[in-house]
Amino acid sequence: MPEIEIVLVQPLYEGNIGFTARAMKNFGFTRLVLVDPCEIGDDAIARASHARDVLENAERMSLREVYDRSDLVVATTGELSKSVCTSMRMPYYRPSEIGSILEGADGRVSILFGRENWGLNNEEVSRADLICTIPTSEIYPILNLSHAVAIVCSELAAIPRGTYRLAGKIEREALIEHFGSFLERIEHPEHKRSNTLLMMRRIFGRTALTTREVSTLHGLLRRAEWHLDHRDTENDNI
Ligand SMILES: C[S@@+](CC[C@H](N)C(=O)[O-])C[C@H]1O[C@@H](n2cnc3c(N)ncnc32)[C@H](O)[C@@H]1O
Repeated sequence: MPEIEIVLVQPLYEGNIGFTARAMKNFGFTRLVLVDPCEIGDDAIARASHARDVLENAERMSLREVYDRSDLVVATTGELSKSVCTSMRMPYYRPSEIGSILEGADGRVSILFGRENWGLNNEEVSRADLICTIPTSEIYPILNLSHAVAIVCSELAAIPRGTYRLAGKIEREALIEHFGSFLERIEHPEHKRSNTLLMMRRIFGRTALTTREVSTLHGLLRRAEWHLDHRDTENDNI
């Protein structure tokens, strides 16, 4: 199973932080990360109940640090924010589908939950590799923060142990760079390159690439490059 951490982005109410810790522990998760949280006091401790340890061991860091150290970032968002996904042309997945994507993978996965008043902003969502939305009733689609955490944790609790190491951010970026130089090499229209690379970045994010797959793709690109070089040399000799 990948190392899954629950990240609360600027939570406003300590009670929700406590309930989140409790819900996490109910499903066997203990890594809680807090990004710029409200003050945490007795209310959070009371609501965490027997998950006080999760609360006390919570790490505090910036969202940037979360993105930097994670192999895969999942942003959660409610029904109202689906329009954001549509405008960014990013598909969204149910928690069970996220579970299937992560099946057999190993690595650090961060699941982001947004602020109680306005969730995650567009930039925070678009930087994530995957977007997760919990199917809810149209008459009131937005869940309480800790309830959303509980549902996601319940779906992810059962995924089998990982055997395939997820490619980390640095490895995926190196692959994107390789594709970038390849696009140049094959004279892919310059004005289309950044959009093509953005599309690839999103595909690579949502397929949860493994390190092995990354090295295979590098290998294929190198082979194609070799053939292009070879063809150029042959043409020079004609
Ligand atoms: C109270 S909600 C924020 C409400 C905000 N107006 C919005 O539309 O996202 C707090 C957080 O709970 C999570 N959440 C709430 N409902 C959700 C749903 N149906 N699917 C996925 N996450 C949900 C999201 O992380 C959200 O940022």
